[in-house]
Amino acid sequence: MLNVTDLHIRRGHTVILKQIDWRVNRGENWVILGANGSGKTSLLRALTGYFPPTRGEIELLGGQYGSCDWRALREHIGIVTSSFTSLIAVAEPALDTVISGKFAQLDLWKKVTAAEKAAARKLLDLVDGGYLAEREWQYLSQGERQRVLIARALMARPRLLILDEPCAGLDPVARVEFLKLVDRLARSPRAPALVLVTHHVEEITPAFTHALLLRKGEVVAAGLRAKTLTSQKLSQVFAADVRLSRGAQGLRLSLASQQTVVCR
Ligand SMILES: Nc1ncnc2c1ncn2[C@@H]1O[C@H](COP(=O)(O)OP(=O)(O)OP(=O)(O)O)[C@@H](O)[C@H]1O
Repeated sequence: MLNVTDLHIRRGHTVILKQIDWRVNRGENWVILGANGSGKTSLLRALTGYFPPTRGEIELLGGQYGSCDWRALREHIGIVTSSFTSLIAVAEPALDTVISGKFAQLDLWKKVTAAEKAAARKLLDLVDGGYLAEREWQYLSQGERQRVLIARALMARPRLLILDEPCAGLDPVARVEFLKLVDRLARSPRAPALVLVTHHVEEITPAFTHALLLRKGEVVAAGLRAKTLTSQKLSQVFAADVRLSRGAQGLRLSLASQQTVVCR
């Protein structure tokens, strides 16, 4: 689905991404994990065509950046990011926000068909947000906004869905509920491949089969979660002696001194 080869991004003297090799195959869900400033956002921007590479290649669904219409390719990528939240009209009902995802536009002005409305309602139901259809954006809680944004991204039937730190700002219960939703989504028929960007191992639910670990713009490890999510590799990622434990509650990271790591 996605093939990133020898990707370098440099601006002036600053090396932002260096020699990134990353391949996402159908049926895989990836987490991108890295400390602040490790290059996660830059990589996402490169994937969506907003950060032209200095060197290397990005191939998405058989089309290659630079040699085909990248805007058409980008339509296959859905993205849920908090940077949208300030761009949505405050009085827009959630249903319209979802429908606008079909047209990759932020302010819905087009006449909407009954079929589009029905599809948007179905997606709101899928994210447990059916009750939000008529509610204005300005009144939605952070957790509700994230769910509406997922439904919005799904409206365009993306092949790849990027969740960029979707749990930032969620309370612990809302976070657990949101992660359950992501897991459910991953198992739904014709689900897009998921890419979760996070600093927190607790957010890596069983749906995520693979991990890409970044540090200072370079790949520390990429591959199956069992091989990449290890104490040794995560110590490299966070430049600290950390221990990864696996329990009934999922993954947990702590400093070797037993203090829980707070990354942000
Ligand atoms: N256009 C640019 N010019 C110069 N430096 C840049 C540019 N864009 C990003 N950087 C730098 O590249 C590094 C990686 O930034 P990026 O935002 O990708 O990190 P990140 O992993 O997403 O961080 P965070 O977790 O804090 O969001 C940072 O040091 C940043 O200042």
